[in-house]
Amino acid sequence: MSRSPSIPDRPHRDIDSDLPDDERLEALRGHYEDLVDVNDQLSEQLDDAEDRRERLREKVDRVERENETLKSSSLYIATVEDVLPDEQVIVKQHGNNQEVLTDVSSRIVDRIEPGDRVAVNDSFAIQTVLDTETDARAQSMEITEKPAVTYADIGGIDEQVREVREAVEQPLTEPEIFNEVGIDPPSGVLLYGPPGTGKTMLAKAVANETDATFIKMAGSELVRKFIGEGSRLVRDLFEMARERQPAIIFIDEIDAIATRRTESKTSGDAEVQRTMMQLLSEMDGFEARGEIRIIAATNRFDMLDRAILRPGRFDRLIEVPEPDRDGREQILSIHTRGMNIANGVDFGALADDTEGYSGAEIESLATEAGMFAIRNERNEVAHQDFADALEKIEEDDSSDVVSSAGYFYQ
Ligand SMILES: Nc1ncnc2c1ncn2[C@@H]1O[C@H](COP(=O)(O)OP(=O)(O)OP(=O)(O)O)[C@@H](O)[C@H]1O
Repeated sequence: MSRSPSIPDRPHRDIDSDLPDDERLEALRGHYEDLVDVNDQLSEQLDDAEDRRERLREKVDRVERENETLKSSSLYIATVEDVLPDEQVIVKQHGNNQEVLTDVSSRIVDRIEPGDRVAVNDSFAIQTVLDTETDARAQSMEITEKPAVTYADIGGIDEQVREVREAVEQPLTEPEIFNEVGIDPPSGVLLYGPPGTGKTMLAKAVANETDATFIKMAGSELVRKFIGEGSRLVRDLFEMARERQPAIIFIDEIDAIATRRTESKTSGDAEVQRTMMQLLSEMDGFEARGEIRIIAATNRFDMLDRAILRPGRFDRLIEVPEPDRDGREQILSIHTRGMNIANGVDFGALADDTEGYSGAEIESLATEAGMFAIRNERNEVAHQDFADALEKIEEDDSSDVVSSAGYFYQ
């Protein structure tokens, strides 16, 4: 915080009236110069104070405007269609596609152009221009033409791989089988289980196998601040999939938008609810035998709203558990495939020692073992490196238990 400058002392001189005229004149001149000096200092301080006041006034104005925006109830998202003369614009509200002609303040009019996304209040007055950072569409989807993951990269969950292939891959590669038998394939597949067990890998591997575009969105991305934005993102997601089909839509952390309804009726909850309804209606609307498959994943199966599990929605549930001993051994060999492993590394023993480890944790174990080899200036990774890595991981995690305790997936 800047301190106020100190006020100069008032100049003071005792001038003896008995002094000869020329000396008195000299003394008065000196006093006059002191006064001019102090006067200059005071005017400078006054100028500074005025500047500061101006800046503070601007700040207060800004804060008041922001406060006003926050106080006015929820904001809606709209796109600017046209900017007209006389500070008027046409905006189209997301959600209902209503087009409105609205006045806009001069503060905002210079900052907008057609195509911009804006937040409007109940009376359609533009409150904020959403910058590209707020423009979630660009950043919230991860799109991969053909992910590099294959089924051979996934260990310990063969049964789950088989189920996913049947529920997602076959409808894409052999749709005629479903036509012949006369049944619809599952609409959506829900993978549930603790973190780091290969759910995302499974979805990517199907996309790889079927030459489908992989489009991932995290449920947390769909929980948006502005009304209409979450449902718009859901629409964008399906639109993107239609443009790029065949496509696999993967919604991670689906629990973020599909948690069981609570008693509270805040506008935030209502918005999450709307986003979920949009997802369900998109799912209801798409062709079950078409070229778009949808997979969702969660670590919190217990919290899910059962509405999303009804037939025609996520009607194939696949649990992806932590790997068992053989699974851990398989995952270890997968993640050490590219490593220079010394003779004598006992994967069986390591699998015994890693009870409760997820696939992701086994992957870190292999990397950590490699780090020990480098630290010891070897280019071969020995069993002792794995043992040291295990010890380090156990130490690091001693406060934060490695097992899935605390994750409720059933
Ligand atoms: N079964 C597995 N086989 C081989 N590697 C695995 C397996 N499970 C996890 N991994 C490794 O862990 C990483 C993370 O796995 P993935 O992202 O698929 O987990 P997830 O189940 O989707 O986790 P989350 O629930 O946290 O999103 C993978 O990139 C892979 O290297």
